Amino acid sequence: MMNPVSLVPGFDLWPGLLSPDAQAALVVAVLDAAKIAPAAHYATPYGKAMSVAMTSLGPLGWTSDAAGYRYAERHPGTGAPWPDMPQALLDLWTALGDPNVPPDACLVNLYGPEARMSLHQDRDEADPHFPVLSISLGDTAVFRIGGTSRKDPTRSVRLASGDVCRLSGPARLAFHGVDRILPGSSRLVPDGGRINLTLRRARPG
Ligand SMILES: O=C(O)CCC(=O)C(=O)O
Ligand SMILES: [Fe+2]
Repeated sequence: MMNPVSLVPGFDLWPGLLSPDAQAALVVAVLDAAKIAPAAHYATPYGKAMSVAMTSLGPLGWTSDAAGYRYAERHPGTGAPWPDMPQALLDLWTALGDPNVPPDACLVNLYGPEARMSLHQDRDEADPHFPVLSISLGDTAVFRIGGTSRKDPTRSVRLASGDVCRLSGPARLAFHGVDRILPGSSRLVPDGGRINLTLRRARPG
């Protein structure tokens, strides 16, 4: 495994870690899963629909509605369990996430040309000792990462297809978001756009 670029302490980036074949296989797996577990623009607790369409893989899926953010065992629309996580994702977590405790949630974020994600912390997981591993597929994202206070200075970094990054340790609760994507920067996703996968451990290990 090559050494990551550490942009801020605890935020590590492996540019181009996934081969083109591995990227293509993940896109197929995700788009197949989305046929069973359709992606939706969840409502925030404040009542606004998110511009990113989301679904999940694995035992738990992250969802949001008027009642708040949470992890759920079933798709909010179909009531069915979430599709399984592909083995390649479990293997990546073993290598870069935690070798002993498997991930129990993979959030799938689907970005169209106008989608963005405002600055936030990932804090719906029980134990922030576990990292969040993020995989970028398709169009490049202009990603922003700051510190653990919303007022901390931020840095902008482009996440391209095949890049893997990790929020752990001092950056596990860092504010981050996606300012915009660069439409047409990749031809990986058949209908265009960007797919981001985040592997997480939501329940205690
Ligand atoms: O799309 C990304 O790169 C970031 C996604 C993210 O921050 C999240 O799903 O919590
Ligand atoms: Fe996040």
